[in-house]
Amino acid sequence: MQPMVLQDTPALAIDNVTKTYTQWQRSGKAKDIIKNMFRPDKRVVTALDHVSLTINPGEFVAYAGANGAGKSTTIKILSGILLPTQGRVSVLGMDPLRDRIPLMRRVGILFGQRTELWWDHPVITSFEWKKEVWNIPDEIYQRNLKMVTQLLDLTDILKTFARELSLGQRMRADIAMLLLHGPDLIFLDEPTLGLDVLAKQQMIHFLKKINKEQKTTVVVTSHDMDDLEEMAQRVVLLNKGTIAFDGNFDELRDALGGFYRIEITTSPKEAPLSLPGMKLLRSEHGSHEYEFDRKIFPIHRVLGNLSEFPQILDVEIKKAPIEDVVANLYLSWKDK
Ligand SMILES: Nc1ncnc2c1ncn2[C@@H]1O[C@H](COP(=O)(O)OP(=O)(O)OP(=O)(O)O)[C@@H](O)[C@H]1O
Repeated sequence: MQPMVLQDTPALAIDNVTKTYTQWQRSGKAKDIIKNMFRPDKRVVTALDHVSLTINPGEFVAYAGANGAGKSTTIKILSGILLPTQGRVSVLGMDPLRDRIPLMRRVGILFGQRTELWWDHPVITSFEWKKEVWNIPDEIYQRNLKMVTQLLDLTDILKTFARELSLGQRMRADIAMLLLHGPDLIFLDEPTLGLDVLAKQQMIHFLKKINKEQKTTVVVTSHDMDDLEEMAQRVVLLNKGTIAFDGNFDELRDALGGFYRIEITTSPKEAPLSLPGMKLLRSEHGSHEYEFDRKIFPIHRVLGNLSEFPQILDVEIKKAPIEDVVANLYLSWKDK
């Protein structure tokens, strides 16, 4: 029997989840060979530490964090590959372990750079294989195939062997395959990794489109914060297995001091200006970049100060790049 899913059921709910792993430690020394075999040291790693999180249907969420923060562990628990040590999870109102098969019919998962495509067959063969094995009704399959072929620009590669595709083409084909059964929720692990600028833009555009038009809930992990900011409305940042931030990207900037950048142009021979409350980041050929905290120095005050410098030819104010904001954040967490 299909589990019943209520209308207002969260797309996913993680309730106080902890996951620990046991790691066996073996030294590389020859004298420890016997000890390594029979009595290696044991270390318990807490990958997730009392994590609670709710994501509603239709949200596009970036799930980010430094290496080892616990992102993949979360996705593995949500997809029923791993059991939490403690706590409960529910995905589309179902238990990922107990309801694994019905759940997989409504969810799509793309794990890192791993491919689901048959290597020695044309892409379309993998798609048709999925249709048969998953028993996807012909009407749904044809509709989704048409949609992904068009939006992901697949016409030229459907008949090509998967092993002959470039990385960008393969990623497009993998994402297309993921969507053939029309999932309500997709987990994507690093979907833009290794893609060139154009392929990245296409991928981001596509994911935003299916989120908006098909109302697909999307959860993406990536180390590229710029990409995540372009895609997602909400960012959840993990630090050492706990949720350190949950909000939008502007709130994330504000949480760290509301940093903005200002680029001032003068004639090339002009020295950088001495501006109160501004940190000079670089100065070359009459272009001077400063950083300021708009919580301490509101933008109107900054602009007011600039009016005293007639040598200024042009001014541009922009938000600090989210990559830099998050790098500073990771650095501050490391020191704790
Ligand atoms: N199968 C495993 N056995 C033992 N320890 C594990 C296992 N998988 C992950 N860990 C540990 O759990 C912690 C979290 O790992 P996880 O892979 O979830 O992090 P991540 O945020 O996905 O990292 P990355 O960005 O590097 O992929 C790490 O300390 C890692 O060493």
